[in-house]
Amino acid sequence: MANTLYYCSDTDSSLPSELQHLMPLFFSTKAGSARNHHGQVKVQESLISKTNSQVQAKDDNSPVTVADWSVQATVSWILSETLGSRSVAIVAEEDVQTLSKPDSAGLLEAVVQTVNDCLAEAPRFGLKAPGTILGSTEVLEAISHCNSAGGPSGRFWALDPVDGTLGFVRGDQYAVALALIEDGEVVLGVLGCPNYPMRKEWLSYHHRYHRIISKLTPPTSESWDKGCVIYARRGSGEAWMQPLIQGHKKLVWPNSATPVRVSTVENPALATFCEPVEKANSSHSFTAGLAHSVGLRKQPLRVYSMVKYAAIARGDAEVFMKFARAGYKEKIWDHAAGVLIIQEAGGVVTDAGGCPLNFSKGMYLEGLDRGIIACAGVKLHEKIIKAVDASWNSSSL
Ligand SMILES: Nc1ncnc2c1ncn2[C@@H]1O[C@H](COP(=O)(O)OS(=O)(=O)O)[C@@H](OP(=O)(O)O)[C@H]1O
Ligand SMILES: [Mg+2]
Ligand SMILES: [Mg+2]
Ligand SMILES: [Mg+2]
Repeated sequence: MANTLYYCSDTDSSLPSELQHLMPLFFSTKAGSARNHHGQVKVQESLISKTNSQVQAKDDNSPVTVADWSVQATVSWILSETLGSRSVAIVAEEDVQTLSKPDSAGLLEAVVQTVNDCLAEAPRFGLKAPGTILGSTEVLEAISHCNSAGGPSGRFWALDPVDGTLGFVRGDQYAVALALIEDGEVVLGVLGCPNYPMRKEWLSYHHRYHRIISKLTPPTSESWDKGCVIYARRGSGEAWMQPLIQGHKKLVWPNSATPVRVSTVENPALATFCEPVEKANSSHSFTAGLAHSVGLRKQPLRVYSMVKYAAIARGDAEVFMKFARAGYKEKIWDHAAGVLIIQEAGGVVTDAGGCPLNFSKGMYLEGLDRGIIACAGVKLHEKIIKAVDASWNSSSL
């Protein structure tokens, strides 16, 4: 994650100056002493190689890991240190309930260790490391500081420390997502995608991704084979991508961020649509029907996490659709950063009724009409919105 805030150089006018100082944050979650591995990457590898004792189930049965809490603590600590804890409001996914239980001592210890390992790297990215090692109280405080309720006025951050936790524990795609929301509007979006492959064809290797990538690319490789940070500022009309910096390379300013742009493909027959991997998170049968009626001919690209938003912004896919089961309320941290990045990269994101997503109603996307549709261009978007209306009544959603 350490690599995510880094891409903004002094010459990058797309960010306010106070935020430029924060960019190294996303590049600085390198944990431990393992070379050539970022912190989350290291945690991901250790989770895959061990029994899953450090993967916990939440009340809704979704997974949470050392990485989710560690990233939340690290981002919260750095935002507070940099901007002042009293002026920083954060809405984030994780809480400290499980971690604070007496029988979670081992888990908490692992989180504290990971956070300290990450923060020790902060000076490499131009950020201040803690004067002394953080203890469990300070780490728990950093996590629980993320207690903003969001809402229509003022400024707050929306953080998903690990989006696609299921992908993360399966050695697959995941993202770290941070957005800044001002008076209900997303003004800054950052997506750290540590496993985003340099070659877009590899995006579809889900489940087998980890094995394939590690076979094809030796872990000591200093070249960019996977991982990027994508970011955008509202109104700039630009979105940027910075490859993750591998290994202990000296960091160079200005950085090597390059602009990304959505695909120009307008013909549905040539377009790729992506959707969640899990049927439980989005109806695959409804989107299959939609795809057929719109003329999308390619197999769906099923990818974990907000990497789907990154894929649209980079032009690696043209459509993203998510139709959760009735009654599920989408959370703002699952979408804010990705929506802004696609819009600034030239794309369109709305609910299935064609309305913009509303980030001003607290932690949920209240009033969302049926589902989310993100497209590279208006023509594809219009076709899909029309097709949703035509198919909806005959669906059982
Ligand atoms: N039932 C249900 N329906 C819809 N969405 C749900 C549901 N349960 C969880 N979530 C949220 O989905 C986030 C993961 O979305 P993905 O698009 O990555 O889904 S998938 O893992 O590819 O299937 C996931 O984000 P993370 O928890 O950060 O991984 C959840 O916030
Ligand atoms: Mg999420
Ligand atoms: Mg998450
Ligand atoms: Mg989760």
